[in-house]
Amino acid sequence: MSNGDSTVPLLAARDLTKAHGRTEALRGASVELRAGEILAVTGTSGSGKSTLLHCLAGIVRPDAGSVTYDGQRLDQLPQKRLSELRRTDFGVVFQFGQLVPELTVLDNVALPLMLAGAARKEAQAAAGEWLERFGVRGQEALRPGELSGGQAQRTALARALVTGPRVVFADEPTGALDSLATEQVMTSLVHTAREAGTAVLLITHDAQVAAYADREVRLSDGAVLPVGVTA
Ligand SMILES: Nc1ncnc2c1ncn2[C@@H]1O[C@H](COP(=O)(O)OP(=O)(O)OP(=O)(O)O)[C@@H](O)[C@H]1O
Repeated sequence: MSNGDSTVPLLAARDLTKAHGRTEALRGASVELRAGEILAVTGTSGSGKSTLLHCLAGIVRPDAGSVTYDGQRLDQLPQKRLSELRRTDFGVVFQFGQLVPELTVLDNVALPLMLAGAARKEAQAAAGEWLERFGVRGQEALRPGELSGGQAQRTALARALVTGPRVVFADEPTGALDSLATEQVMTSLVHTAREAGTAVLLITHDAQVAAYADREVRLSDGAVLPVGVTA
């Protein structure tokens, strides 16, 4: 099923609740992401941002509420279909890129394509193009440990986008970077996502980063605050 109507959300969470033990991380959170939209989710530490991202990306199942992606209930999909859909439609980037330390930069980016069945040469060629788009040139043969923080995050973004996902989930992708590297990473991400028509759900506590988004929603105590309320 495809979702060409930009007024219908591509991804929607309704009334999500999720507890970690006795901590209620989400208490009725609702949020919508439209195709191609860049949405920032902000909020203080512990407000439930990462838990919301994990529920939306199908990494964890909510205790109650629904997650609808492209017309289907993500929270009710059997695990195998969910894993497959995550591989084809979603890309994820975390605060510390989480690249595979033993692989070269090129192979880190080629890996998702090879896991999807592409031949190594083909995957590496595509990976090289994505690294170039993200301005990581001449570093292909290095290991992640030899990169700067900004280069590592741009490599992680290339890896998240190489399969052509419809949604990229980025959890504090610049959280470990200084302000110049943050600007470079965000500029690359926004430019590339716009070009590819990829929607981005961006978690951040940094106003400099949120300013790159089309829209911002703010979480407080596990729920999204109404527009205009800043608690
Ligand atoms: N795996 C877990 N086990 C126990 N408690 C957890 C777990 N994950 C999150 N929590 C708790 O749930 C609440 C929400 O956490 P979450 O990480 O979603 O918030 P956050 O807004 O992303 O915070 P931060 O900005 O500090 O990363 C917090 O009180 C946190 O301590």
